Amino acid sequence: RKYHLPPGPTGNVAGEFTNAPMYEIFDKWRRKYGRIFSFKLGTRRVVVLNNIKATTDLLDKKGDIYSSRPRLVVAHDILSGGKRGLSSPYGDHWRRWRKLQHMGMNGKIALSYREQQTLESTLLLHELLTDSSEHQKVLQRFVTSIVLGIAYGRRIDSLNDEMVTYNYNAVLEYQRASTPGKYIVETWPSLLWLPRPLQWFRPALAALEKIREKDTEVYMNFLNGAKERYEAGIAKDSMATYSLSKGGNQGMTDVEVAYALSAPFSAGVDTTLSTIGWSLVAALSFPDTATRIQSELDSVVGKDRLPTFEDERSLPYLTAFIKEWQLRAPKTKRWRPVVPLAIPHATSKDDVYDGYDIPKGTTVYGSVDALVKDPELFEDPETFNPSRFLSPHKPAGNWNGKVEGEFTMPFGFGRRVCPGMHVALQSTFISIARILWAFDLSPPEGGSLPDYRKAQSLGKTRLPPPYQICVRPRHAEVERIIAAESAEAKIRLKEWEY
Ligand code: HEM
Repeated sequence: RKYHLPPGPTGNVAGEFTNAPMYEIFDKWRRKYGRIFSFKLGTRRVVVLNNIKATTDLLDKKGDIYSSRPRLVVAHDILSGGKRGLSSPYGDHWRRWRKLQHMGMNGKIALSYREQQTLESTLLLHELLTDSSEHQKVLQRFVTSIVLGIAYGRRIDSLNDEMVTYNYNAVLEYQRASTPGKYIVETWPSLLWLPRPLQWFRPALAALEKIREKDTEVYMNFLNGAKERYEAGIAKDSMATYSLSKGGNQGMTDVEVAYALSAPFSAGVDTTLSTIGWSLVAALSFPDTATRIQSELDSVVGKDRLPTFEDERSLPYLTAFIKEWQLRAPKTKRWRPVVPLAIPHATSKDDVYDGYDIPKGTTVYGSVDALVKDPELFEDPETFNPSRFLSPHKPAGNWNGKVEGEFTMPFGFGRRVCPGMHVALQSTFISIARILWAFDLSPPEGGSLPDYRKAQSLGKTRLPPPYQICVRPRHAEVERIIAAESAEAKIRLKEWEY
């Protein structure tokens, strides 16, 4: 059948993606083809949505059609035995997995993680004060300890902990296995129907099957560790304890649950780390911005205590800045949503939109990068203007739709929207509020400001450019308060240690 597809580049475009990040190529095509374009990548059809209307019409309102994922033969089917929900097709397995993610991280449950986030952020200040040249590791430990707390009710003291090193390695293997063009069966999955002895590509896949066996064993150990604590009645609430409560496993097998508990780490570490990192880069580069936030903090919080979550409502500038920082860079005309193209969806049925065919099995990107520049959503999108978030965000232009929850687009779309959104925003708020309350930030002596053009890509995440940071306590009380509070935090955090 001949389809009438959205316009777009034709021919073999795969080569384009070897020289520049995908979001830059998409941006070039967006300027040429507009709000919706399509192209072919090998045997796959790809459609890219570039404005709020198209993403809402399709990814949100037609969630029954647009909530699957493109098939990942090697990383998902073979390396993960089909068990990672992030890349699961729309269907029963994903639904059960997603219920558990929601149960463990929804807006209400997220409030229960504030205690650990608060305590860990106190240690974060202490560690920064001790050695700010290690800020990258310090932030990474903070973010990692929180996602492991959410998944298993267990904190970590060091990045050398096996729970960290193993999970990082698993994420890397998954990313390697998803590298386009690396495995022939990715392009031609039907080769897997050949009798085994004829599958000349098998040895490479057998190595991945070995890794899968090891992953399963290690993830089961992590689940069993949480189970022992749960049965002894000493577990902190976490996704693991919810899964162990009556009916909490949603009918999944233990191995499926064990894989589900690995999702917060895989999806939550680099993304949150990068969001906090970008905020620090912005504070370093635009000290006047930081100063304005600091005066708000001083008038709301004062000087004798650290900011807490209870202050959030009284800190409209800070919260607006955090939102705007996720999207735009001041003065540089650069944009930086941390997951610029979200994670691609796929259609599970044929559809028609605005006269264009979108066949079943099409990969569909909602481009966060393009939405940030969408004049129907943001008035004057090129200007860094936190004030746009000071009152509930009203979309600009003639766009009459509703932007749910005011600000979710950096977290993706529809039924697949990031389930970790609430905990991620909490980690970002408490760390930035406390860092800016406690310290003036500057590059170290002789060091230079970060170069915005050097954003780095890691998988689907856009990391800030490398930066160095020097922290200076803002007043005489800072060191005393951090010392006293971190001594207490260390004791209270023992409840998460095992
Ligand atoms: C600022 C930090 C974060 C950003 C910007 C972010 C962004 C995203 C995006 C864009 C998606 C894809 C949504 C889609 O398919 O349309 C996603 C999915 C996901 N995120 Fe996040 N995320 C963040 C933090 C977290 C955290 C902290 C967790 C867990 C603790 C998490 C867990 C997940 C999971 C499990 C999915 C897969 C959902 C599914 O396929 O159904 N994320 N995230």
